[in-house]
Amino acid sequence: MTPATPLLPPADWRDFLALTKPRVLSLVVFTGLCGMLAAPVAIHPVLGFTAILCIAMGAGAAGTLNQWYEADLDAMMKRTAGRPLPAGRMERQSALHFGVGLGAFSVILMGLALNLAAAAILLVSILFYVLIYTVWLKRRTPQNIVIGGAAGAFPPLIGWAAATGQVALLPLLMFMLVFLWTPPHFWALALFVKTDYANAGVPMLPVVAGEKVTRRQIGLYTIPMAFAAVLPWPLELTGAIYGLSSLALTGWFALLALKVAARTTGADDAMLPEKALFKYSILYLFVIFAALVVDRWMA
Ligand code: HEM
Ligand SMILES: CC(C)=CCC/C(C)=C/CC/C(C)=C/COP(=O)(O)OP(=O)(O)O
Repeated sequence: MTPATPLLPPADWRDFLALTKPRVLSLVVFTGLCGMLAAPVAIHPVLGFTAILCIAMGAGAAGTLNQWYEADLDAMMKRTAGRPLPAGRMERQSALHFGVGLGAFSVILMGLALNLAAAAILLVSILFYVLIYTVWLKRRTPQNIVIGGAAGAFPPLIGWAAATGQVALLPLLMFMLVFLWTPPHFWALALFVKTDYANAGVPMLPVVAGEKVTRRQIGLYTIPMAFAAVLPWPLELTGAIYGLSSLALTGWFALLALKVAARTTGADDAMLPEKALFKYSILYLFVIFAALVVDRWMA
């Protein structure tokens, strides 16, 4: 008979917070907030706050269920081995209950306090990240983040839908921007943490197809991403504040991406341009979404 595994003491609140991936969540929630503020309808502040809370809880639940499912993978990578589950600071059951409870609560609250459209898109994004990306694609194909990345692109649509009850062309372009931004964002990072993914057997593009292909793909995805970013101005969905900001911000993104795409590296390369592109990708999304809101509010 195998001895029963001793139960761990109750986890600290900080471990529950870590399950929600709070740093990634900050940008996910910000894009949701901007989607809501860019909508042509003024939402009551209490309802607006509730909607943002629901997006945060839904995304946190998705991050939690992702970590519940892939604790084995996380244990194999330096970057993730210290998370609450692989580090053995929490029972798997606690993470599962927390994730399912928080996710269900976020969708129900969104449906009751806001509207069904916003609740439905929130539910789709949670299921997309957990089932399509984490369970189905991540361990199977190097296209995992291209398709699965759609999950992280939904928040602007959710924010807009929370305010208006509908979707429209502008939030769809915001969705496309985040969707097409995700591959360069992630592959820039994957180039410099390649060995981590290789050790864990995750088929990320640089591991499976090599550096050269990954660099080319970063360059290729940047082209439609740039179109999605600047299109709202010529379509007269925004004014010049957003138009000029998006041109400048996206121009800089394209330059960094081009630099990464054109490079070949040796064994002891410090990967500085790749690190710069990854860091800038995060700043880029924060600032371009902020510019969109400023533009719509000044109009
Ligand atoms: C499938 C798509 C994506 C993948 C695979 C991915 C992967 C990663 C990874 C591995 C990191 C490294 C650091 C960490 O673990 O915190 C990271 C950082 C980050 N990602 Fe992504 N990401 C994706 C999509 C997104 C989306 C949609 C957003 C927000 C809109 C986002 C926002 C961020 C932010 C803000 C950071 C920096 C976190 C920090 O400072 O530690 N990511 N991403
Ligand atoms: C509104 C809503 C429900 C959004 C949820 C989508 C969400 C949290 C998107 C962010 C994507 C993300 C953190 C990918 C990390 O990939 P990974 O899980 O492979 O990273 P890891 O190796 O750090 O675990």
